[in-house]
Amino acid sequence: TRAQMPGARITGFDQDPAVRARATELGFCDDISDSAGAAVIDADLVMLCVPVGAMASTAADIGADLPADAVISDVGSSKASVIAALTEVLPEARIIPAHPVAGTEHSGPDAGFATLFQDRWCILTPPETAVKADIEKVRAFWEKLGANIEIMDAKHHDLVLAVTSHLPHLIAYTIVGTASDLEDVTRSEVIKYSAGGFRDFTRIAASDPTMWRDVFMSNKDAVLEMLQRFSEDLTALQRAIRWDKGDELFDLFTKTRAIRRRIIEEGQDDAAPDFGRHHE
Ligand SMILES: NC(=O)c1ccc[n+]([C@@H]2O[C@H](COP(=O)([O-])OP(=O)(O)OC[C@H]3O[C@@H](n4cnc5c(N)ncnc54)[C@H](O)[C@@H]3O)[C@@H](O)[C@H]2O)c1
Ligand SMILES: O=C(O)C(=O)C[C@]1(C(=O)O)C=C[C@@H](O)C=C1
Repeated sequence: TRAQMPGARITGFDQDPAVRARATELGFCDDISDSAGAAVIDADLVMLCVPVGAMASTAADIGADLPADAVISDVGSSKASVIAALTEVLPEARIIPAHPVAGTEHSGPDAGFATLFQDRWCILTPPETAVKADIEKVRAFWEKLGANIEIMDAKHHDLVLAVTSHLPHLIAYTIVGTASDLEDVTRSEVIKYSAGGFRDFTRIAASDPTMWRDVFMSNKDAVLEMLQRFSEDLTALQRAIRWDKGDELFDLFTKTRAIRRRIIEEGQDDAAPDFGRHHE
């Protein structure tokens, strides 16, 4: 934020003193406050960057000090439950939720980098009552960081992200969990012979446990809906293997390869995993 918005005055707060100290060392903010309330006292724009399950308590912590004309936004990975929580705790606030669809399996102050949001989507899910000027304020913030903006209904966001982000994480957590449940001798072989495919899953499965617990708890309905469809498709694949229907597998794999090619062509290939790998 500092590089792209040199004129902005940035005040930060985190409940963890070690995070505050590291953010100070890295020069992220002009000031780091020692309470959430003090951090927002004369803010134009407040960004809540905590696990989605902590949005309500964080909003409560700033409620008394939030200026009436401040816009309050967040970066949570699910949106309907965050809107509900923020609206309940801060009924008078000008709430414009956002989700920058960019990140890595790393978290904490050292995981950030200046180009993280460059050419990535940032989805805004303003409530129906939102004022246009407030939406534009949040849009301008993310555009300065290089993001492309999409405006979406929160429920729709949650359904789309359930399949593009949340389910892939659940699958990665499962497969790495299954491998680690195998008996000891096999487990050491899993690590020793870990080939590309499994390795890619372990990157995703190394993501922050608190963040992802909260994502699944908060986006329960959409995730369960997508999981149901996924289980049916998996069962169909199981049948194809059992009954030697190689052509069915071939047809599906041909379709999925085309999807990957489209993602690359449209420039949505992920810079983030490379960032992760450099740091392995
Ligand atoms: N990491 C990603 O890839 C990614 C991408 C897009 C959005 N998000 C969302 O951004 C938010 C922050 O994720 P992050 O990756 O920056 O995590 P992070 O761990 O780097 O930062 C979260 C901070 O919240 C603080 N925190 C944790 N529990 C808290 C609580 N109960 N009350 C108050 N503060 C608490 C922690 O001290 C931590 O410093 C989450 O809502 C996540 O869903 C993450
Ligand atoms: O690439 C990764 O490591 C990510 O998990 C990033 C990712 C994603 O699923 O694409 C994770 C959660 C977010 O809310 C946004 C981005």
